[in-house]
Amino acid sequence: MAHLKVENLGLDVPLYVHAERTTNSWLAALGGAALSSPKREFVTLLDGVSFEANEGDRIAIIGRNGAGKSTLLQLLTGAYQPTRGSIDVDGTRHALMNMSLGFNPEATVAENILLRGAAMGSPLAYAREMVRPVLEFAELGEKSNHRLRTLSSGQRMRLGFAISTSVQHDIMLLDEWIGTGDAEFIEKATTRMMDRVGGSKIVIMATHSLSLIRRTCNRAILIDRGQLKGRGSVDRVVRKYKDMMARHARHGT
Ligand SMILES: Nc1ncnc2c1ncn2[C@@H]1O[C@H](COP(=O)(O)OP(=O)(O)OP(=O)(O)O)[C@@H](O)[C@H]1O
Repeated sequence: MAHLKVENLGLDVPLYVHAERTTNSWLAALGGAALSSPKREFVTLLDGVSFEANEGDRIAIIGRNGAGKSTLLQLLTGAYQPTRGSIDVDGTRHALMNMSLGFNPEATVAENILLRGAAMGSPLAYAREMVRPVLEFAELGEKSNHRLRTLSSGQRMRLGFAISTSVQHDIMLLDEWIGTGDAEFIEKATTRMMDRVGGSKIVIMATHSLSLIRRTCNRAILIDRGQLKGRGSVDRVVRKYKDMMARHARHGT
């Protein structure tokens, strides 16, 4: 049974802040930028977040820009270690975020598929089997032996998407992903993504698309300034989010 439980999760990170420069001369400003040393402070990006996901759950993480949604997903993937609290996971998890990161520009397209396959934990024989279907999905068959750096940014995104979605996992963690490639590819990518969502036991997604959330999710959590502000049914949490946005608009915050 896939299961995920997050208790009292918190993350503080060091932040290097430069003193405000008071000079009006660009030369002095440049000198200041080169010579002044930044001060280290700690900022709390997330605090006291608790929730649970059971098999079948599709949970949306909702919140304004900078609320802490991606930070929470990064903690859930294990990319960041929490400062406080705990994450208990049963099941294999896979993150679909930053899909075009982690390529080696000097290696060929096919070699990059093998490298990413290995990085995703696939045995070499399985990674080899990934090459052809990934090339086909990304429509990059004729570029197989070209160096990755010769691909356009859209082609790189298509490749990243095709690799990242080539394996089905129990728990899928999804950050805002729409916008991969051109219109035709987006349609194909959406179909594959929905397949992956359907095949996952638990899905947790951060997105600003309320229509996607309504179509896909059964529950939601609301994050603001790194704190949990609501959780429950999609309708209830979306209403809370809209009320919060209206309040912020009224008070100009
Ligand atoms: N490594 C870091 N060091 C310092 N601050 C960070 C770091 N990573 C993120 N932040 C800050 O933490 C806050 C939350 O960022 P996060 O990316 O989680 O927001 P988000 O809810 O996903 O926003 P968006 O909807 O804009 O994608 C932001 O204010 C961001 O500037």
